[in-house]
Amino acid sequence: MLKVRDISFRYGKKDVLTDVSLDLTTGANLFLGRNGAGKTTLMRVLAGAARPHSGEVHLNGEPFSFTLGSDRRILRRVGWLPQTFGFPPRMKVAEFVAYAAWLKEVPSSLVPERSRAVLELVDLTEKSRQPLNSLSGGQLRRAGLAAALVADPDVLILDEPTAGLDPEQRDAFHELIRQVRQEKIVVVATHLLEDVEALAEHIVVIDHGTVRWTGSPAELVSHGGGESGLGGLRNGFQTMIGQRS
Ligand SMILES: Nc1ncnc2c1ncn2[C@@H]1O[C@H](COP(=O)(O)OP(=O)(O)OP(=O)(O)O)[C@@H](O)[C@H]1O
Repeated sequence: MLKVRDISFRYGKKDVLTDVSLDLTTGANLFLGRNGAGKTTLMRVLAGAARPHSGEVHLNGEPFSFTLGSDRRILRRVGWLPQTFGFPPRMKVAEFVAYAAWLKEVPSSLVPERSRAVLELVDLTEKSRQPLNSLSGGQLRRAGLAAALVADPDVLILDEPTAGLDPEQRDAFHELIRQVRQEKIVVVATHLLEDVEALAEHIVVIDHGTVRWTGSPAELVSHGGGESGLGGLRNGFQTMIGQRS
């Protein structure tokens, strides 16, 4: 269980997250919100990349430490695929994944097998000796997913993982996420209702830096005024952010 308690965060004087509290469990947890709602900022907090001004996060009872130089072992249990990530362009796919394993302090004897397994999972085995800058956008995203998974994290954080992908690549990504959500706390930020329909087990509606609503897809649809499917999800979401009565 990932427990988030009273997290607040601001950039300068601008409040971006205000008293966010959540319990996230095994399965796919979708953060749904408009542009600028605060999804990425909350994910950066959960990945240990941004230090909140107040509040706490616990994974299975152990508190996160956000202070650099302190014991951040617990954060190795978190894998993160940001919206965009930097990489040395000539680095080969397998080297990139092995480097991520090294950063997460995976014992070196386990790195070849773990790297092989995650590259197989994301279907990049044949590209493992290719430089990263030779990959398509979807392949690069899959390499990032392999890097996020190589230390076998308990929590997997994916920030808009399907943005910019064509429908076929999006379907492939959904399938991958469906595989890993069975045993991990998977957190996916999106504003695409297609992602919600394909993946969501738990939905967290975020607006103006606060949690507006949490529940299942069926519950969100039930707030959608009778429509089913994507239309029901859209109407339910609009109700939750006050755009529809
Ligand atoms: N580095 C920064 N400095 C100042 N303000 C920022 C910074 N990063 C984000 N913000 C602001 O914080 C707010 C929340 O941004 P955030 O990226 O967390 O939202 P989001 O829900 O992920 O949006 P999107 O769907 O567009 O990615 C926005 O108003 C944004 O302009």
